[in-house]
Amino acid sequence: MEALRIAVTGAAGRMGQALIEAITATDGCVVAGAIERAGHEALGKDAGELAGVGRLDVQVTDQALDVFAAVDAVLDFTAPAATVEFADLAAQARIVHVIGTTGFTSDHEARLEAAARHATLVRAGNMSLGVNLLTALTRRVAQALDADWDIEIVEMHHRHKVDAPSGTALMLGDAAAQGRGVLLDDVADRGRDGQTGARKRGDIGFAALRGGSVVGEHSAIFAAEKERIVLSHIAEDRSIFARGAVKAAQWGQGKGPGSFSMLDVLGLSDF
Ligand SMILES: NC(=O)C1=CN([C@@H]2O[C@H](COP(=O)(O)OP(=O)(O)OC[C@H]3O[C@@H](n4cnc5c(N)ncnc54)[C@H](OP(=O)(O)O)[C@@H]3O)[C@@H](O)[C@H]2O)C=CC1
Ligand SMILES: O=C(O)C1=N[C@H](C(=O)O)C[C@H](O)C1
Repeated sequence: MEALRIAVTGAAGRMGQALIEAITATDGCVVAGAIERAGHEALGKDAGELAGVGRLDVQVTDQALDVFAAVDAVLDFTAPAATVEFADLAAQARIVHVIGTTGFTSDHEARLEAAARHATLVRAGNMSLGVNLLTALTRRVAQALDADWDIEIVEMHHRHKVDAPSGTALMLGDAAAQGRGVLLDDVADRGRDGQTGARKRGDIGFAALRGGSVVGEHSAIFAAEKERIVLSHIAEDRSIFARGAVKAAQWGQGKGPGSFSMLDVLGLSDF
């Protein structure tokens, strides 16, 4: 059987390098393209050498469409404005576009939905098995408890992260809202400062901490009178996200156009 040809956007980034390493370590998958933006200092370098896995004879390029036309899937952990452009190109090339990027606005979301008419999009704010299981658990716990239990989502990440709350925190908040049968947009409290007044019953609160080199830590806290349930996940290494992304690329082959999540990939949709 022919190897699955996978391209990586943002190849020089923290996740880009982890993705190149994960593809190289997966039987039946090869790195077939590496993309960075025009003018980037990594252009022309070997993608394998950049990621520390040895020479792969794949040069980093800014010619995304040429690369997309020659691969089966693209793994994209970049920035929202870049990802919506890549989704349009993935739609033209009719390939699998695995999106780990976070921080989308509703306009971005609409563009991604449009691209999913022709590309196979697999999107998740967190591609690790552990967090996706935690999401399913959070929904079930929220379903079992009433609004006497206040829900707070707390996350911590490294000092370079540019969006807040994290994509994972929003996944957990959305799962909790689903469990309660409400819309997250109607109950989210995303920033407290100053004279906030007492907590509103039924709100789902978010708090984002930033510092050092923390890969990613998330807790969904259910707090009632005299007791608390804390569901937590700690990411120790970016390889957990990268492995999930490679799995999504494999899963997406032959699925046809549409918008899918890691819960679909991991078979957790009905959990
Ligand atoms: N879903 C998940 O499981 C995970 C998601 N993430 C998300 O992935 C994203 C990236 O995170 P991280 O790797 O830490 O960030 P980095 O900043 O380390 O990497 C992002 C890379 O994308 C590049 N890039 C930006 N715009 C473009 C463009 N137009 N064309 C090509 N490349 C581009 C950046 O280049 P430049 O340096 O020039 O800007 C950089 O190399 C974030 O949104 C983060 O939240 C992260 C981990 C897990
Ligand atoms: O930017 C990161 O680093 C991460 N981003 C994702 C998020 O926004 O939740 C996933 C992970 O927590 C790391």
